[in-house]
Amino acid sequence: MTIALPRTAMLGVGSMSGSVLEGLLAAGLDPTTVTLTTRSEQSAAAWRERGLDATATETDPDANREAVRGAGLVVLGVKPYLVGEVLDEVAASLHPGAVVVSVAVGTTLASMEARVPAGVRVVRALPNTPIGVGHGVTGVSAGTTADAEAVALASSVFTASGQVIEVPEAQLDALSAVSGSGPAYVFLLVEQWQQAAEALGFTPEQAATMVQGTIRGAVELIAASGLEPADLRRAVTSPKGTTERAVAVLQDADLAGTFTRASRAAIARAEEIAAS
Ligand SMILES: NC(=O)C1=CN([C@@H]2O[C@H](COP(=O)(O)OP(=O)(O)OC[C@H]3O[C@@H](n4cnc5c(N)ncnc54)[C@H](O)[C@@H]3O)[C@@H](O)[C@H]2O)C=CC1
Ligand SMILES: O=C(O)[C@@H]1CCC=N1
Repeated sequence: MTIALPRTAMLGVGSMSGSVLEGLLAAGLDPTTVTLTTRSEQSAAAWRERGLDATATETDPDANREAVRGAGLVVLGVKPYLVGEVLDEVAASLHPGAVVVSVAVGTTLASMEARVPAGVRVVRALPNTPIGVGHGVTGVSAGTTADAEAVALASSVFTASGQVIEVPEAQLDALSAVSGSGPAYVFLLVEQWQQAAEALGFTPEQAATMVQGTIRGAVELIAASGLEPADLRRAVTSPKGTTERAVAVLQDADLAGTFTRASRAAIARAEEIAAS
């Protein structure tokens, strides 16, 4: 699949929107479509080496304003506390009718809409970093003035390298607590499970092969078989066999309850950020 976008400004290309950009480039986006900014000159130089038009705000205070001039699509990838400041900085330079997409958690559509000129359409998106390798999951919520065309354009940034779920803004913090933060939960699981394998006497390389290969294989099996995870689990769990004993220990840990508490903690933090 090849993606085409209008002239696009990406402001604050760090970990998250860097992954979005990687996904777009892997999906065949013409790199000359994008003008991007970072704070540090070192990061901007690294993108320039790859043929992108990148400027740093630490060396060019006008970098963000210059980037949005004439852009039909503006993607904000800065930290939540900087979204308002960056929008205030670029508001007068935004192209009328531009679509502004923020990937920040806890920064409401209302707070962004209040800062942009009439006619500029705002969309929130909550992607996750696997988008950089073509396997993102992104939640999208439309602002009050974002029409179907704006939502389709914003969504196309994320469907280029993953799946998009459109939800009302009221559900976006919860979506972020599942799939936005989710890669961190999986990486933690990998870390801890590999430690456990090493404690059984395996080398770090052997532990990584066993754990990461098993996770990849199991996820592929869910997709390829079309079966429910519980059915696939039962197929591994021989009655009176070894897995049964191990699964009983894991079920004692109340994983569902733990995930619910973890998600609620992330949602509470998103609400704190929104209120700050
Ligand atoms: N990291 C993740 O997995 C996810 C992050 N997000 C959201 O993405 C946003 C960014 O998070 P990360 O990428 O993790 O942070 P980050 O710190 O890696 O990226 C932020 C980027 O903004 C740049 N920046 C700072 N001030 C700037 C300015 N005034 N103008 C232009 N660029 C500026 C920084 O140089 C950096 O490159 C946050 O709002 C976060 O809520 C959303 C979903 C997942
Ligand atoms: O940790 C954070 O605040 C961001 C939002 C979701 C994933 N990372």
